[in-house]
Amino acid sequence: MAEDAILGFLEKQEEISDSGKFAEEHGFDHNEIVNIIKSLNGFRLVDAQDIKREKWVLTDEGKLYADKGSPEVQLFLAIPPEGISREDLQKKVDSSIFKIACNQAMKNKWIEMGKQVSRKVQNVDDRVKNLLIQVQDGEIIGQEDVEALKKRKLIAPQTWKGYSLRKGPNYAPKRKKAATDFTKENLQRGDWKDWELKEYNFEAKGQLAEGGHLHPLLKAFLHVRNRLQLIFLHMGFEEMPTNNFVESSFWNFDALFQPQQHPARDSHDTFFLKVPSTTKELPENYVERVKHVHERGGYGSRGYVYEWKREEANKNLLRTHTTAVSSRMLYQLAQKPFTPKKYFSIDRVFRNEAVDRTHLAEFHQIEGLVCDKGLTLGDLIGVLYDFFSRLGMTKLKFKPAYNPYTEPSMEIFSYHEGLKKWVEIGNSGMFRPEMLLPMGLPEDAKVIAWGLSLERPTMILYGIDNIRDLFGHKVDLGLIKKNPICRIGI
Ligand SMILES: N[C@@H](Cc1ccccc1)C(=O)O
Repeated sequence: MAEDAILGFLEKQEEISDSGKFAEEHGFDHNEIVNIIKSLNGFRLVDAQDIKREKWVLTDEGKLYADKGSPEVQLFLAIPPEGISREDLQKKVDSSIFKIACNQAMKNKWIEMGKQVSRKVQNVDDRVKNLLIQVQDGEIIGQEDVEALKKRKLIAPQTWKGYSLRKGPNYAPKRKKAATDFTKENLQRGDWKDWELKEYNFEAKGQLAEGGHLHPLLKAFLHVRNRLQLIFLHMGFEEMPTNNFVESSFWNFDALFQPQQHPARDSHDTFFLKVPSTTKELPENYVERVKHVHERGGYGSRGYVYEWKREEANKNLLRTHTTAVSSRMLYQLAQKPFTPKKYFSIDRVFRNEAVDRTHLAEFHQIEGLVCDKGLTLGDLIGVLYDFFSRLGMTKLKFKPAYNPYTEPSMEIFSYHEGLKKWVEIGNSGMFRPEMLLPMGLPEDAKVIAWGLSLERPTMILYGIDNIRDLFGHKVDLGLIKKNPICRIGI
């Protein structure tokens, strides 16, 4: 073993003056010796000093001529004693060396060139080839020859690095392998007492962590979500608890004055649960008031005039909007003496929709609401301007829309400077008295609210045109690792 050979050598001799020669004499590979020396030096078993030597090595062209002969000799040998036409000679010699071969052979006065090429001497010596072989074998050649070969770019200098070695302060003829592991058995046996322990290397770089990358959408999601949370908090909103994906139809639809025959309540649009298929409890008095307002109205409303079914309200589903959480929160608020509130939420919702480039069956909704006495549509528009301008969207347009639970309702559009067009960014409205009054809120309490998806602005901001590239089972996992860090300018 090379390590034992080095330490053994130093036991008898004071110095190894050249690791290159040492390797050669003892039949070791020098690269291997270098690593051992570095380690021995690190543990101070030896004291190593750098040595450098300039040596000449063959270039690729030089290697070729060392093997096949110099171009000028190749050319010379191709000329028959009686001479040859230039054209025919050109056919016999490799075109890549023809020019240099002619130049060198002429310079050496070996040949004569006119239309006809002929030999001027009978024999030639391939000195160049011989010199190259000498260099290859590590022999020393004369300075003039070195210059000539260098000029022809057949050899190049190379710095050779090695070491000279002496005993170091921790020298021992044999290295004890420093222990890195410590087991219960070692402790019990006490064999560790004779051990040398490997020092802790605080400089060592840990292994590169593979995997565990954040998904681009998740990065965007976390980034946008954090920014939105901050915006809402700065505006004095409290976050609603949205940690229940499963909701009853009652809170998702009925409490929001959404009639039971509404198409959104069809299984084509909503995921209903098989197990547990129904909710266990609902506030009975309130349920009665909701049933009444659906069937016969009240509070100045005619209602929908149909037979409201409790079984329909009991059906469990995956919530289709976070407004389900808003309805729970407003109901709770109505059970206490009135206090104005500002609530928000950002979480996942589910819709049984055909999946396409811009739609998935699950996405995230951002929702904000303000509950106070005497609020008007003007307050809603004002809050929307305040909210969206904090996202960098200052140009807004509103279009009348319809929601079963809001009146008036407005779709929100923002002018996108990059796309140079108006894009729909959300939906909003004032919750209907048919929704708020059965809850028990005072008559003059009004609620303004708005909702938007998180995916839509994220896709626009990230320039993503197919949401399935980002979310769901078709995601390319490579994308997760390769995706550059990006920041959203909001
Ligand atoms: N719930 C609505 C958004 C909305 C929230 C609040 C008021 C009006 C509309 C939707 O899913 O699109």
